[in-house]
Amino acid sequence: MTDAIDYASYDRIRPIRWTGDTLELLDQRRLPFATEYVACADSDAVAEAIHALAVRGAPAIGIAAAWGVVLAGRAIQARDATEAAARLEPALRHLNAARPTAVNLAWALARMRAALALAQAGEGADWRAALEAEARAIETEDLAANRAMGVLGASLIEEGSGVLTHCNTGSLATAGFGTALGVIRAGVAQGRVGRVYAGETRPWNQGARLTVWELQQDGIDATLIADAAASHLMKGGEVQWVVVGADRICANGDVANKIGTYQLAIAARHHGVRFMVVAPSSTVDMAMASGDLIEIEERDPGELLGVAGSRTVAEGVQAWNPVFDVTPAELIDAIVTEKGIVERPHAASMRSLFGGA
Ligand SMILES: CSC[C@@H](O)[C@@H](O)C(=O)COP(=O)(O)O
Repeated sequence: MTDAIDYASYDRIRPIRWTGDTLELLDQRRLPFATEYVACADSDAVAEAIHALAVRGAPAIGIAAAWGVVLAGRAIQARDATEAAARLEPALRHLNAARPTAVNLAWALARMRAALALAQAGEGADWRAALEAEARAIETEDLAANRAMGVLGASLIEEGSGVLTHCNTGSLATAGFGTALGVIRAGVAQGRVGRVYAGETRPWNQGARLTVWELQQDGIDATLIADAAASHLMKGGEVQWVVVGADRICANGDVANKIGTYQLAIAARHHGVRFMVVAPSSTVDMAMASGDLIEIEERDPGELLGVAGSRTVAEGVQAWNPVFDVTPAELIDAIVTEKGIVERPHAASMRSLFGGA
């Protein structure tokens, strides 16, 4: 077993590129068969790209939104940062409304507001430069957090273990390396992870279209399973850990993540498989007391009624399409963040790592 990770070798996939005057987003609706970037010239285009899932994954939508504010700043005239803050507010709200569940979006926008407030305090400060520096910092810090979490999370995994992951939590969903997929990358590099399974993640197929493609780019063998095969896989003893990301982690340790996560946690507990949630501290929302309060995004039922644009369900059938669920804290063995690990999370242990009342 080795501890060294060659991070540069995981840098192939860049979902978010700032060119200096345009934001380019790797269009995740087209992957894995087309590698095309959507060019966003204004903040409305960024909001639309977030809403339409051209860019997706909690940290990535926060980073994209931050660059959206930079673009909004270029489109307005303002004498100073105070006037800019007022004029930018509609764009900030529009970006925030693009998706409701991942707290990273609101968190990144709050950081952009705070950067403007700091520029207000500094006489003659260049507020546009301050916004750009903040967006860059949000992106850089996310990459550093992922690398730190990768090694921390992997340290919990015994040599040669099998892991099952859900959705896509890799470079595509972050500034790079990934959260749960970062743990898997680090775990494979260190010999801790011997087998990787990825669930399809119906209906949008983030696992089938994105995760196994990402791992293939790194030469990491992964086996795709139907979501419905997870319990059967666990029963056979093939996996020792389920490792997933998060869109919002509450003060009591409840976790919102991609629909299907909750049933994986239930199945894992039943089979004695451990359950790890990996997310940067930007995903922790200590102002939200419990998972019952989280707004769960519901998307177009049409996502369930067909595959790749072809209808597979009889006309007239209704569908319900919530795209996140909440896993209660008692089903979680470890929450891994760049600030440290909370084992068997509950309100007091969350408070001791993340503060709050
Ligand atoms: C590091 S990504 C963590 C989560 O955002 C991820 O697991 C997830 O649920 C993504 O949902 P998506 O709807 O694809 O944006």
